[in-house]
Amino acid sequence: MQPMTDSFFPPDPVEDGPNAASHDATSPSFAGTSPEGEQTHSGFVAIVGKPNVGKSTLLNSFLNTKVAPTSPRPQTTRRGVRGIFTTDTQQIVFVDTPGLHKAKDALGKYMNHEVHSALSDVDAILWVVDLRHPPGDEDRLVARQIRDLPKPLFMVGNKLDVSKYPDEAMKLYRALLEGRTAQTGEIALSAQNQPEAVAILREQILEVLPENPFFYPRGAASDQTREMWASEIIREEAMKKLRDELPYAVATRVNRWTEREDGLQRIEGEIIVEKNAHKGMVIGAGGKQLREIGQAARKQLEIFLNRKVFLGLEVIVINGWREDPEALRELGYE
Ligand SMILES: Nc1nc2c(ncn2[C@@H]2O[C@H](COP(=O)(O)OP(=O)(O)OP(=O)(O)O)[C@@H](O)[C@H]2O)c(=O)[nH]1
Repeated sequence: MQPMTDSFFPPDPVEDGPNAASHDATSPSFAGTSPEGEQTHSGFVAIVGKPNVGKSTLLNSFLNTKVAPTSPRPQTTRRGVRGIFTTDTQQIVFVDTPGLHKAKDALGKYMNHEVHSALSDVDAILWVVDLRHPPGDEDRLVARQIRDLPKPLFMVGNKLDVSKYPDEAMKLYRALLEGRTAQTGEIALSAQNQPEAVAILREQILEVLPENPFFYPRGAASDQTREMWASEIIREEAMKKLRDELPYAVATRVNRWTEREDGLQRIEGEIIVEKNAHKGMVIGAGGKQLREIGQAARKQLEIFLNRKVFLGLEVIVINGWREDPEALRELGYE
């Protein structure tokens, strides 16, 4: 994967301007032609599926950089992160969605709501399934949501590299779409290990884009601010290292980002826990665990920013934040 270019992060959104990037055909957006005068095609494509099937890995692979956090733990994705792929005349705005699941708290409800709102407002859908296993209840839940939507749908059988019976699994997933009449395609691949197959799928998606002006400037790869992006990298590392319920009980936030003259990026972030008792568990004996989370996150930030990074991390408590609408809003889950 490649480091980001300077234009990776979008400029500050301009109300009603091109960077407002609302999915509204009447928004001014960008001229509907390329610099050579050719008609442009662009559209929003939702990546949906149950937790942990590889949606964010697929998004990062489409863009060949790191837009969204990934981890072996289910429910790593919490927001509908957008990742943008642009050619001379085409633009795909991928919307990575949280894994659809049975919500247990206000955060879970917010995550499922992100999936539903993404589905209502896109031009095509990628349904990612895990070919290592036959469909389960959560896959059936997703299939019911998408089967009758009159938009092009691609079923993506993922983790082909580690699947024993991919053809049989594909058949079982296909059966969940029985009765569907709108355009449907399918592909089996490994989002993690087969960039060529991912590029083929991307080509197929480009072919179904409607005529539209671009929604984002050329060169932008994500709709996130750099602070949001960095806080997701920190959360990814926290989720990988923490145990039991704790990965789901943390949120992260970046409060300050300054650049020194020599190029060093000074980033100050917080790991938020929901009880006092969790604070020590995140910090670990002698601060060891927090140090490890910080080191792993800093390494990733340095790779993708291609710059030296100083990362300062603090652990703070916001009591019961997962059930508190105001705290959820404050943490960007709204
Ligand atoms: N072997 C293998 N592992 C994969 C592949 N794609 C993704 N993974 C792994 O599967 C795990 C989950 O991947 P994610 O991309 O975070 O999955 P997700 O669907 O976005 O997960 P949620 O955040 O729960 O919605 C990670 O450990 C990935 O490394 C693949 O093609 N092959």
